[in-house]
Amino acid sequence: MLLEAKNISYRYRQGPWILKEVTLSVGEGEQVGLVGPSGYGKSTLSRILAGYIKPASGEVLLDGRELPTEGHSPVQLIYQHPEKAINPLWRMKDILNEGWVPDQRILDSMGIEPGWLERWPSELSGGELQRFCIARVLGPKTRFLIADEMSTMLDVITQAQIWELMLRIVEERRMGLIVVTHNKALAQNVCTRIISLPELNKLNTNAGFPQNEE
Ligand SMILES: Nc1ncnc2c1ncn2[C@@H]1O[C@H](COP(=O)(O)OP(=O)(O)OP(=O)(O)O)[C@@H](O)[C@H]1O
Repeated sequence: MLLEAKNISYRYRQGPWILKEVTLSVGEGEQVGLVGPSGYGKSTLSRILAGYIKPASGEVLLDGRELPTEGHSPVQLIYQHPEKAINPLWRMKDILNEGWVPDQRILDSMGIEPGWLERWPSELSGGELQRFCIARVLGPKTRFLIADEMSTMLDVITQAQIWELMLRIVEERRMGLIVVTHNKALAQNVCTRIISLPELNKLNTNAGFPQNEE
């Protein structure tokens, strides 16, 4: 399977262009780091790749076809902010089991405590919520995972534990993985290829757009 972004351009309403003719592709079983300074459009591109927002021009293709607009999407995004990705009116067990029912091994490895399942999202910390958001996208229908700064809010031990489990599942199922991060060490440890968004973005050839690396 191949996930492709072809000539993607995007801006928010009438604001400045964020992405100009960005083209990239990720194959199944590939682990790709997407890096670039803050504000250069990594999260925006992630949302476009996952089909959450439509580009102004260009297309996202999965094996040459448009992403399905109904049912469980084969391209799943793990947000930086889990509270934005969940329904606050659902109990955690319903949020967790919406797309598939993760087994106990996964819940244990994620450090999800049984007592949390009956709680509402507002009764958990950001890091605890994020574990649910990760577990719920690891199901068999997911072919590509986009992890947008997904572990930033977790402590170092939990981060290591969650990445280890995620990589194991990604490899077992030959998923494609895109890791958006400012953490170069993480990108180098986890990824087989690193893509620099500013290098892909034709906008950066225009005068006036900031070129500074972090
Ligand atoms: N909903 C929105 N409406 C208007 N502008 C937005 C919106 N979301 C993001 N932007 C702007 O788009 C640009 C790219 O933002 P984006 O979040 O994609 O960058 P990023 O590279 O992921 O940044 P960071 O590394 O800080 O998360 C920024 O200038 C941001 O202010």
